[in-house]
Amino acid sequence: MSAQTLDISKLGGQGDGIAETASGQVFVPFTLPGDVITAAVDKGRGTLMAVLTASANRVEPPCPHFGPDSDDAQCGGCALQHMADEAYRDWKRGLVVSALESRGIKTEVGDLVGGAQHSRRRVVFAARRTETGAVLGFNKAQSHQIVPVESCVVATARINAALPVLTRMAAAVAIGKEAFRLTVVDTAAGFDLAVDGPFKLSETERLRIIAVTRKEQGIARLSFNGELLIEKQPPQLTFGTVTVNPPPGGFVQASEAAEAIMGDLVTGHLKKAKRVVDLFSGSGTFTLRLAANSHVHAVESEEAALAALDRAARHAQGIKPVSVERRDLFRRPVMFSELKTYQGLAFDPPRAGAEAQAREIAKSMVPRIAAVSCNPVTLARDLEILIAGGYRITSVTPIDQFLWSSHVEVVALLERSRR
Ligand SMILES: C[S@@+](CC[C@H](N)C(=O)[O-])C[C@H]1O[C@@H](n2cnc3c(N)ncnc32)[C@H](O)[C@@H]1O
Repeated sequence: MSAQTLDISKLGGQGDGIAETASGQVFVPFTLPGDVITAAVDKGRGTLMAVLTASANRVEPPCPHFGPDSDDAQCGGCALQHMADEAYRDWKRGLVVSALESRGIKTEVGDLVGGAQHSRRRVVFAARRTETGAVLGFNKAQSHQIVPVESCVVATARINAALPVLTRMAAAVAIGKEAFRLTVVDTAAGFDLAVDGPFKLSETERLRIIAVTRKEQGIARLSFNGELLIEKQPPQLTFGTVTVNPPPGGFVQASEAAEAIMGDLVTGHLKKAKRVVDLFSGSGTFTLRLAANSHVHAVESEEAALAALDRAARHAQGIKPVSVERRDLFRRPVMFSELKTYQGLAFDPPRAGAEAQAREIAKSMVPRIAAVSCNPVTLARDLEILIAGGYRITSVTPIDQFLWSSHVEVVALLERSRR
């Protein structure tokens, strides 16, 4: 470990400042291009000690838990609160531009849209039992230490107001010494809580946790390592005009506002299609919006998500028919010959992307494609495959679903230009 004076010249993909030195690059969290700093350096990583000259883009972070100057230990939930908004938005858009360029894709990339404070409705907290109850917060950057938070500028106001309740719930479920995750989804019917941890529940513990949950206000459901413990109200999400009761621990887009932007882009692009196929559909975020205009076939590997989607579609009024199919799209992508009957296709895979599926789409004649992704690197790979098959990108929109983190959501729209 040595103290060094460093000039930060750029930001890395995780949002750390980078200094070029004679012995290689040094990554320093909480710094910005234009900063001159001192840092304690060890094996290419630096801990910020002092900012000697501040970057013109350095601003006061809005959250008291952020950054190395915080009185509390620093929360690792956000990486870039100390950056002026315009520079931050340019940097995030740049992540998408460089991912596309690395695949030789030259196309216009729109401005970053969305990203308001207090818009995050799905939050994954870290928690651990303490002598007096539980600590609920986020891991310190690069550490297992949990930093307790009294407020979070990213999470919805309802989640902020419920932090005391959520901390009590964390204490109720913390049966071992180990840390665990508490995922909170803020739904119209109350909070959907999912605990993931290295514990096994005894029958007595199960009954005690259920009794505690019954007494707490605002909690719709609690599941424990995938097992439903109690459902006081079915949690509710609305996709377009249709209300869905998502399964415990099922995938939910992190921000409702970002989801609405994605939904508008996808439905706007595919609205003239009589028949649409929605691949990696989850419980119907896009399917149920698309069904306002089109017959939709939804394909997904999670049975519970599909069952929720199917139930919602059957009870919905005023939408076109929806069919569902359980299928592992990595091992058994929908073949190009099966895509003949569709005029529109949406796909929204997990971070690994949809390489095998993209190869089949590339051979198809589906006129319009909407590609949604939370990982620009795998999206760029999949788009390269579609372009080689004769598709043309008509727009790329980066969306700030994960405010002040290094993650970015993208919607790319394509049309078939040749065969
Ligand atoms: C990013 S989520 C998108 C879900 C949905 N489109 C939404 O917006 O809520 C990815 C979805 O892909 C599903 N999935 C993951 N691996 C899969 C696979 N091999 N085959 C089919 N679906 C898969 C997950 O269950 C999840 O629902």
